[in-house]
Amino acid sequence: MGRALVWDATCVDSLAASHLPSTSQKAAAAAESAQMLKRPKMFLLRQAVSNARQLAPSVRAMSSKGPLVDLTVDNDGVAIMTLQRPPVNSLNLDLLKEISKSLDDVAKNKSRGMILTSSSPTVFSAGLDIMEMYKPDMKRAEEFWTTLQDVWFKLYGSSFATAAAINGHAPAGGCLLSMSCEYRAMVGGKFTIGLNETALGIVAPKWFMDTMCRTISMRQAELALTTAKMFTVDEALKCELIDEIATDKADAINKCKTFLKKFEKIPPLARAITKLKMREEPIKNLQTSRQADVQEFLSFLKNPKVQQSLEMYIQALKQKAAK
Ligand SMILES: CC/C=C\C/C=C\C/C=C\C/C=C/C(=O)SCCNC(=O)CCNC(=O)[C@H](O)C(C)(C)COP(=O)(O)OP(=O)(O)OC[C@H]1O[C@@H](n2cnc3c(N)ncnc32)[C@H](O)[C@@H]1OP(=O)(O)O
Repeated sequence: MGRALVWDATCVDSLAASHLPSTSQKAAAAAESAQMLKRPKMFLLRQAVSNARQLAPSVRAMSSKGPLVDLTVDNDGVAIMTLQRPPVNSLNLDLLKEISKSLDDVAKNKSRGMILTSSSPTVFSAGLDIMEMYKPDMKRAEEFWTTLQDVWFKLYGSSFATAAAINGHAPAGGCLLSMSCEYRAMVGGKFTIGLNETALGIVAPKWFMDTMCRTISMRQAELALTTAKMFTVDEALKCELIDEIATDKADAINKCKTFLKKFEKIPPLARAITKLKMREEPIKNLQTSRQADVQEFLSFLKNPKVQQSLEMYIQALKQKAAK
């Protein structure tokens, strides 16, 4: 059977004034940037093709069990992605790679939606693994940051619907993962959630900030980011950082499922394009500044003051854990 092919070629003028700064730093930078800019268009094309093949009814069984991420599909066709890197699901390179691959699997599988949760009874995710940033090997640090960017692109810009069942603390990168989903149900109790980077002497990247500004009000986000605010569950609900409070993990997952069910009667293509258009701006911003963002991260890591702050933070964490 013949298959329709769509050709979409782009020729970049790598010596154009707008490309010169990046081209002079890195070979093929202009082509790379053109490729990134084309992604949203390609996404829409892929969606259109999927729709033509009547995307919704063909949910395949999926079960992928890496050591760090468990991915299963329940009877309703909802993918449940469970982070399982004890003790606190800190996001190191290996875990990020598995999340990235699992997101690809969910996209391929055409699930009804995906729920992100954790196997820990008290921690959703402790955020980025600080040990990846403390006295790092620069090559690995670059791969680490690029993989984190990939995870955000795939989660924040996913065509499938997403919800987070936050069953424990969600600081920094943990908060980012949950905010990248479309809906959040958090288990009530003593847990906290927020972007606390300034407390570590580091600055949340712009795309972390953008994600927060699109979840809570700009005013609340500025206050929270500058003061490293960790919200209690009640505070998080009040400022709409989360959508619902759950009694336990099962309840959080049920609440996420109820959210995903809302899309049963909505044509998937219309839903996906609407989501992408709403999220287009921060995605494009990072696509265009992706290399600069990596370089900024690496130069942050080389800064002795940042290393000193990280060292003190690690010591404080270890002292607390030892008590
Ligand atoms: C400008 C643009 C470009 C670049 C900017 C540059 C830099 C910005 C870069 C990145 C942004 C950063 C994002 C982040 O996500 S940073 C991580 C922030 N996370 C935290 O602050 C959380 C710290 N952890 C906790 O608060 C608690 O552990 C937690 C509440 C999650 C759980 O408490 P619990 O009592 O259950 O466990 P603990 O006893 O505290 O911990 C057990 C064990 O785990 C270790 N641990 C905890 N968190 C981390 C972590 N994030 N990374 C690595 N290790 C972690 C902790 O030390 C204990 O270890 P051990 O003593 O060996 O048992």
